[in-house]
Amino acid sequence: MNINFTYLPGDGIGPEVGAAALAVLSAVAAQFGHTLEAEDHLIGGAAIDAGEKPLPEVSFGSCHRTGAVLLGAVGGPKWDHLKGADRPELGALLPLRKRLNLYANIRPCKPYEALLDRAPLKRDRLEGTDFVVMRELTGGIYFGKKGRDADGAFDECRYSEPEVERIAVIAFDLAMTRRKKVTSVDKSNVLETSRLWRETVERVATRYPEVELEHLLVDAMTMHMLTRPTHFDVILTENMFGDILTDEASVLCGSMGVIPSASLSDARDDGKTVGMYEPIHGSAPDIAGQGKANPFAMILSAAWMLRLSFGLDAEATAIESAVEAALVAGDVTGDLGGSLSTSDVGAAIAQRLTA
Ligand SMILES: NC(=O)c1ccc[n+]([C@@H]2O[C@H](COP(=O)([O-])OP(=O)(O)OC[C@H]3O[C@@H](n4cnc5c(N)ncnc54)[C@H](O)[C@@H]3O)[C@@H](O)[C@H]2O)c1
Ligand SMILES: CC(C)[C@H](C(=O)O)[C@@H](O)C(=O)O
Ligand SMILES: [Mg+2]
Repeated sequence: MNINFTYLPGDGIGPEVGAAALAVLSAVAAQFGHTLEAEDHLIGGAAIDAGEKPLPEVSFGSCHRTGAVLLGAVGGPKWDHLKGADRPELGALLPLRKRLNLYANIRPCKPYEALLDRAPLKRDRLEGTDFVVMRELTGGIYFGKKGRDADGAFDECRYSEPEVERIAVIAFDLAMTRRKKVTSVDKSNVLETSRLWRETVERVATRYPEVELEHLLVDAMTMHMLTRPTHFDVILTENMFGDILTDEASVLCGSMGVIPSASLSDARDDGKTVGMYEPIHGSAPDIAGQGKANPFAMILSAAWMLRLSFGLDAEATAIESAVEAALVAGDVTGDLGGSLSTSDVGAAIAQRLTA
């Protein structure tokens, strides 16, 4: 098969973890007899520095055409003085998610056995943790009207019923393939959008009698995630809460550098589902350019791309096994207690795939 995808390295550690992921993809493609056709395009600060908009139309066009996107990260202090849609985050990442209709963002939290002692939590609390956060990605406060007026500043938060319903359906469908439990997280004691969220989720739940549904308020959820992480199966939540909770979840997994993500659309008119795959971490300006970034999250995102956009399950599993083997062997970066560079970790995993 020709694996044709759009590669958007972006900013900071994005190109570093991206190069490691490309090395791994090349190895797996060679091993399984595929060709790799990565369309490399600018996004974010890298695009701004090249005199382009944060999301050049040629970059978007490639994403739209291939329908499979591997993205590093965007943003950083260099572009923090920019305002509104001139910023990498607001001018590139959010419109890309919105224009590709990538409303379902899936972020897993299943700590590796080899990392159980790296998390600040006690091993006995952590053992058996295996949940997935289903984050709504194209609505809520991120996409509401925002601005400044005489009184100050405002960010409007809106959700429509269909927007909540479609992400809830994905969460319940996923729960049916797992432990049949959905925890919906909101702030319905204060927010009207959360009240609509809760009502809609309850209505969707009636179609899934086998799935157990519970509701938790987001403030309490931050505590429950740390005190009883094994309780959760599928966590369903809105855009901003999902962003915050998944960075918290990374602590359970031992590092920001190990959690991949997939953002998926419904099938388009041409029958194709679009997928964008990116680590949950950002451009990590504090370690960028030093070869210190952990490439696991990006490599695992690439594995998800193979599985979900190209149906290459054996290839994805081979990458996941090679990542775990590297972890067990201690072929890891400093955040996980090792001494390897980003590219060395990529090479160690690639080598396991060709051995
Ligand atoms: N998807 C994205 O493009 C994305 C996601 C999050 C943040 N950002 C952007 O990234 C910039 C920096 O944000 P931040 O510092 O709050 O978050 P961050 O995720 O970049 O970094 C948070 C901390 O985790 C560490 N870290 C992150 N990834 C790591 C990795 N792979 N290996 C080892 N350590 C890692 C960093 O060194 C830092 O100490 C901001 O401009 C932000 O908007 C982009
Ligand atoms: C960079 C930022 C806009 C983004 C988000 O909040 O969605 C990031 O934090 C993420 O988790 O993907
Ligand atoms: Mg985030």
